[in-house]
Amino acid sequence: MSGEANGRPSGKRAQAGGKTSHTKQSRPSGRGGNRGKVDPPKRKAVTPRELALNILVKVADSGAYSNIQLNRSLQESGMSRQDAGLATELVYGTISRQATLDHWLSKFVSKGLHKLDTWVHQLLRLSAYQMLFLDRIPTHAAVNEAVTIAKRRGHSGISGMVNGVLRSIDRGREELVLSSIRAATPVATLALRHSYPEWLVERWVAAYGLEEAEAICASSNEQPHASIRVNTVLADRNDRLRELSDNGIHAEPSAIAPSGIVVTGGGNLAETDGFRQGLWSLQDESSMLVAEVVSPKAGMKVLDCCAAPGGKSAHMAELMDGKGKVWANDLHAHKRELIVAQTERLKLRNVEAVVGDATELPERFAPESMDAVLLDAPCSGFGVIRRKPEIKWTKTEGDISEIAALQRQLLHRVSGLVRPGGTLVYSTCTMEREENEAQIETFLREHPEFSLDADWPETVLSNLRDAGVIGDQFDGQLQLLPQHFGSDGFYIARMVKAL
Ligand SMILES: C[S@@+](CC[C@H](N)C(=O)[O-])C[C@H]1O[C@@H](n2cnc3c(N)ncnc32)[C@H](O)[C@@H]1O
Repeated sequence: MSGEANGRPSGKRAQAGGKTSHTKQSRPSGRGGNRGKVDPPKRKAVTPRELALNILVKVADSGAYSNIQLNRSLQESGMSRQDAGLATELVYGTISRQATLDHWLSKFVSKGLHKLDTWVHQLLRLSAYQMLFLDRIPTHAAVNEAVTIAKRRGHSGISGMVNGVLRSIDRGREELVLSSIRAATPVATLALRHSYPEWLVERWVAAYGLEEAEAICASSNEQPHASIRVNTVLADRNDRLRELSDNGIHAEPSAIAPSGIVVTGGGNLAETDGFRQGLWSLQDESSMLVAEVVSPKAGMKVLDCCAAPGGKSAHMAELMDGKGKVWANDLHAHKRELIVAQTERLKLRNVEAVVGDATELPERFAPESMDAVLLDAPCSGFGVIRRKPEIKWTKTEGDISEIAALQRQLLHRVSGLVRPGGTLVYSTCTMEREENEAQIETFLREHPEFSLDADWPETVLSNLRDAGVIGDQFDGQLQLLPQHFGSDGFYIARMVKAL
């Protein structure tokens, strides 16, 4: 996964029983017609809650991706920025918190949640989410609109039931707090409190211990912050920082990525001149570290094996000052367009987008012909749960083993393309040891010509040291957890091939 930042509103999500949300109450967009004229009947503007409900039902029924559905629906709706912010918060928050919400809802739905129609179940979750996790949404607003929607979609029995359940939740809210949730085991308690499948929490506890696992869970429920990567071929980070501030946008240099800027309150950053002119790209800060760790130099030959949508290929081409060559390969032909669009926007002429299975790259390129090879592998993606919360519920343990087997094959195949003395960087946006440290351990055992390389750029190492994320024992591999910097969970290993 790319770790590209999306346009979600920034800020912390509230915790039930300790609210800190910044979300404001929404109003229907209220676009009226011209009175006096006979206009064709207009479609009633969709409200943020209706839009959110439609998306939740689609995600639940057909496994649609929430971020893709949301972007599409928001574009079609023409909603105000504030309403779009609310709809976005409702979709991501409701999906993310669904296990906790169901735990509480099940106390009040006597016939059992599993017997409800999908839309009724999602409507209850959506409404309970507003009541128990968001500030500034008055209970009557959440309940009244839920009842109105239920009346429109169902019969009076359903709207009465929705009303009754939500009123009970309101009356019982003192007890519906995360800290009072207790289950049979510490893992089960964490899973229910933070709303994750138990098997996943169990893996994190085994890998990182109870405390770190809880921090992963809590931090992955937060809203991601927006960050941009300055295109250093065309622009300077300090100039961009000044320009953003002059436009009233809060902007700070990234604490980890040398060309990154963390932006708050910038609206849809993809709809700005700076983006269109290629002065910067939207990218998560952890994801920005990957190309920095490859550290390609002008004139080098670099292969990005799994490249779409092209964020890291473009970043490497920028670090090479547009000189040398980056081959950006991806399995899917339709994704080639994304890479091309990105490099054209950034005015980078040293990237060639190619299509193919990375396991077949040794048939396309000569052995040992690359100065650097990046394998930003397909992975389970748990480092980006904040951007795609449904993966909590759709991924299985079997998926992890399956993807780890593919990663192992990919690593083996592409490693032969690295020249002696050249660099191989492997990265994923997940925290699973099986896909990360264990994967690299196996690779190094099977490929003794490679070794881990701790010689990372000092600009990156000093930031990681200052934050206490790495110590004196740094060996060339890094597991960034979402709680470290509030950026995506990422694993990066840099290896060098013996001369
Ligand atoms: C983690 S994403 C890459 C993100 C990209 N590096 C970026 O920063 O924008 C993984 C990519 O691997 C591609 N992929 C999956 N299996 C592949 C294979 N066998 N060969 C090549 N690409 C593959 C997917 O299409 C997906 O675009």
